[in-house]
Amino acid sequence: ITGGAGFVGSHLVDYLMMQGHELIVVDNFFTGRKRNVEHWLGHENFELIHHDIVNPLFIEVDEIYHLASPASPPHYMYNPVKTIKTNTLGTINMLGLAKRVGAKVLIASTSEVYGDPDVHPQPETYWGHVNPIGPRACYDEGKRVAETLAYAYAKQENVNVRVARIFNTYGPRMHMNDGRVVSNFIIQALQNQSITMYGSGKQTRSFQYVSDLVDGLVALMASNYTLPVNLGNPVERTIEEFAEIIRDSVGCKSKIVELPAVEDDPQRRKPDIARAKRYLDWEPRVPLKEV
Ligand SMILES: O=C(O)[C@H]1O[C@H](OP(=O)(O)OP(=O)(O)OC[C@H]2O[C@@H](n3ccc(=O)[nH]c3=O)[C@H](O)[C@@H]2O)[C@H](O)[C@@H](O)[C@@H]1O
Repeated sequence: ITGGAGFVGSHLVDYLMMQGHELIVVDNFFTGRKRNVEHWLGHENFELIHHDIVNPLFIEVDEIYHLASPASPPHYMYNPVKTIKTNTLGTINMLGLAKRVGAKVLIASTSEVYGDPDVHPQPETYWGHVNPIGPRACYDEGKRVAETLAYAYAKQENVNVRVARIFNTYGPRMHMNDGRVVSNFIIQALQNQSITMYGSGKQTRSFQYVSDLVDGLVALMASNYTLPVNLGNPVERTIEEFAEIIRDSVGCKSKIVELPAVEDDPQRRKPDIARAKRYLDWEPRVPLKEV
C-alpha cells in the first residue's frame, strides 16, 4: 500500500490487517503520519517502509494499492511539481513493479478528473472539464495521466489494473491542518471560530465516510472489472448547507463568513455510482448525519 500511513491508506491497512493479510506499507510521510499505523508496528504481518515512490522500489508483492499523493488542495498546490512527479513517475514505478512481479494494481484516482463538470451527476463515461494550466492541474492532470498510464501498461504489458475514482471522503485521522472542508469546518465550529466558506457556498459536494470507501476499494481489487469505477456517496449538499449542518451538530455560535472563491473550484460534484452497484455490488452505507 503506497500512501499507507495517510488518512485513507491507514484505514485500508487496518481493514486488511484484520483480515489476516501480510502488508508492506510505503510512505514518504509528506502528508501521511507514522502514528496512523503505529499500532501495527511489530506485528509479524506488517512492515513499514519510509520511501518516496518517485524513486523505484524493489519488493515482492501480489497486490498493490497505489494511494500515494497529497490529496487536500492546499497540500497538493503547495509543491505542484512534486505532486505531478508523485502521480506520474510514482505511478510509472508502481506499474513497473506490478509488471515485474505480476501483481494486480489498484490506482487511486479522483473525482477531480472530471474537473468543473458540465455533466451532472458524473458517470465514468464523462471525459471531464479540466483547466490544464490552472492551480489544480498538478493534481487533476497528474491523476488523469496516472489513469492513462494504467491502461497503457494494461494494453502493452498485460498489467492487471483497477482504477477507483474517489469522491470527497472524510473520517477519523484527517489531519487538523488537512485544509479540506470537513475538517476545517468541524475544527472551526469546535473552537467557536468563524466558519470559512469559500465563495457563495452554492457549490456542492457529496461526502462519503471512509469505511464505505475502504469497502469499495477492497471490492474493486477483488473484482474482475478493469475500467474506472466511481466510489462516492451520491447524497449532494451545498457547502453552505454543510456549514449549517456542522454548526447545528456542534451547537456552537460560529458565524459563517464568505471568503473569496477558490480559482477553478468545481461547482457541482456528485458521483453516478451505477457501475459500482452493478459490478461490485457496492453502495455507501454510512449517512453524513450518523457520523
Ligand atoms: O475528494 C475529492 O473528490 C477530490 O476533491 C477534493 O477537492 P475539493 O472537493 O475541492 O475539497 P475541499 O478542499 O474539501 O473543498 C470542498 C468545497 O468546500 C470549499 N471549502 C473548503 C474549505 C473551507 O475552509 N471552506 C470552503 O468553503 C471549497 O472551496 C470547495 O468548494 C480534493 O482535491 C481531493 O481530496 C479529492 O481528490
